[in-house]
This record gives sequence, C-alpha cells and structure tokens, in this order.
Amino acid sequence: MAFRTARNLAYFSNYIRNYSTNGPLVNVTVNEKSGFATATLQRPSVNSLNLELLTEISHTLQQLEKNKCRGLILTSASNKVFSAGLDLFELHKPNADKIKQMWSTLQEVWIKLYGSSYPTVAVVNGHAPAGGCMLALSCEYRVMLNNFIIGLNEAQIGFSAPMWLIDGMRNTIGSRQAEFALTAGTLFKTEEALKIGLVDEVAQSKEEAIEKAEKFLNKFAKIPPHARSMTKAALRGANIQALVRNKDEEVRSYVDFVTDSQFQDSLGEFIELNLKQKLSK
Ligand SMILES: CCCCCCCCCCCC/C=C/CC(=O)SCCNC(=O)CCNC(=O)[C@H](O)C(C)(C)COP(=O)(O)OP(=O)(O)OC[C@H]1O[C@@H](n2cnc3c(N)ncnc32)[C@H](O)[C@@H]1OP(=O)(O)O
Repeated sequence: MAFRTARNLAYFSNYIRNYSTNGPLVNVTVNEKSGFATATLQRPSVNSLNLELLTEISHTLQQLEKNKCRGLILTSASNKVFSAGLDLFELHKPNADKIKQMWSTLQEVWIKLYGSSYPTVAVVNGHAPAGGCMLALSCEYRVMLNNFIIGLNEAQIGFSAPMWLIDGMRNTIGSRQAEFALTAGTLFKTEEALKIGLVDEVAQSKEEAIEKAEKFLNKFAKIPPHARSMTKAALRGANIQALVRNKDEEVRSYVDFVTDSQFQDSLGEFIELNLKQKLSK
C-alpha cells in the first residue's frame, strides 16, 4: 500500500502525534498528488541533535520506509540553521549511558537515511556544520540556499569523523577534496560547496529549493522502484555493512573518547569560544 493514501497518511500523523511527548521535533507532511514526504526538523533554535531529536528522526525514517514513501525532502523549520550538528551541551559533562544511546541512534539514522530505498533530497536552508552536514550527505541530492556554511568541521573541534561518514564524504566529493576538507575541518560557503560538489544546486529561496528538490525526485517517476533501490543498495551497501559490523565497537570507542577528561576540556573551550550560551555551572 502506498504511503500517499489518505489512510496511511492519517496513520502516520497519529503515530507522530502519539510518539512525541512535547510536540513533534520532526514535522512530516505528504503531498498527496506526488506522494513525496517533507520532513521538517523543528527543534529550537538550531536543530542540534540530542537523543530526543535523533530518536524522532530515526522513527520517522522507519515509518517512511514501512509506508513505501515515494521520495523524501529533508529540511529545517529555521531559516538560519539546517542543523548545528550534535548537541554539544549534551556531550559536555555527559551521562555515559545517554551518550551511548545518542551515538547508537546517530548510527541508526545514517543507516536508515543513507540506505533508504526511496529517493532523498536535503533542502539545506541554513547552516549545516558537522552532524548537520552528515544529515545532508546521507541524502542523494542537496539543494542549498545562499550565504550559509556546510562541512565536516570535526577536526577543528578535536576529533575525527567516523569512518562511515568519511566514506560518505569521499563518495560525494572524491578522495582528494575529502582529504583536504576533513583534515582541515573546513566549513564551506554555499558557492564553494557547489564548486566541489558537496551540494548539487543553489537556490535563492526555500520555495525555489523545494521546486528543485521535487524536480530531482520526479526523475525517478518512470524507473521501477525496486530496480532503483537495488541499484542504490549496490552502490551504498558496503558502507552500511561496514558500519553494521562495527556498530557496537564504535559506540564503545565513542563513549570512551567523549568521557575522557582531555576531550571534555577541549569541548568546554570550544563551547566557551564559539557558542553564545554559557555553560551551566
Ligand atoms: C573507531 C570509531 C571511533 C568513533 C568515535 C570517534 C570519536 C568521535 C567523537 C565524535 C564526537 C561527536 C561528533 C560530532 C559531530 C558533531 O556534530 S559536533 C557539533 C559541531 N557543531 C558545531 O560546530 C556548530 C556550532 N555552532 C555554530 O557554529 C553556530 O551556532 C551556527 C553556525 C550553527 C549558528 O550560528 P548563529 O546563527 O550565529 O547562532 P548562534 O548564536 O551561534 O547559536 C544559536 C544558539 O544555538 C546554540 N547552539 C549552536 N550550536 C549548537 C550545538 N551544536 N549544540 C548545542 N547548542 C548549539 C548556541 O549556543 C545558541 O544558544 P543561545 O541562543 O545562546 O542560548
């Protein structure tokens, strides 16, 4: 049964309503004519990825897959920030169990979005550093608005992006550009990102970006969905399998790394220098 039917749509809306305790952090709408879903991240103020938002994204992706979504547009409710990446305040002086769940859910989001059977586009209508860039990279196509930044700046904060994300970057912009970008932790302006292929198109407004996203999704209208998804799985499967094999070990390394006092000190400094909000003592 296709996701676009009114019955499935109602089921999905109820699911989202029931799932969220404080109102949905991801708003999902479906264009009944095209069958394309738009998932809008709406965790104020910068869609930083805490456990609750990551869990909701993960459940949304699961429902879209289950309901045979015809295409997904991922975007932000903010007109300044697509996503600021992992919630740095939650990584600071953390509860080890919570950050274990956080990293594991982040991995799930990558597996579900990078490996989705349906086509995906990120409408990057704001800044997209680190985990924000990760969400955009998981999609098949990126349309970005002008005057924002995007990139994997992990090296600047004192760590390396995980292997699956490095591979995702490499698959998108090629090995040489990926090496330059990742070792320097570069954040690219929209036009620079277009030049190196980190984004596919630039738009002047969100409306124009959505039109471009729909145009991309419509390219697959006449391609048998199973042929399309088998081909995507063949191209992306090795990345996902490698992560699945390594999942638990990576979570352990991540928890060790993040709870280490050296990392905590440099994270504290980064927050003090870069984020307006001051640490709660
Ligand atoms: C073998 C395998 C091993 C595997 C393990 C290896 C170890 C790996 C360790 C991995 C660690 C985790 C990896 C993480 C990847 C990440 O995603 S880290 C997050 C990186 N994010 C950033 O660097 C972004 C920082 N923010 C900004 O640059 C800017 O805020 C912005 C460009 C996004 C927006 O700028 P602007 O519009 O000027 O807004 P601001 O006033 O700066 O911010 C508004 C508001 O938001 C708060 N905020 C911003 N970013 C975050 C964030 N990431 N987390 C939480 N909160 C954030 C900011 O404090 C402001 O709050 P107030 O309004 O002042 O209250």
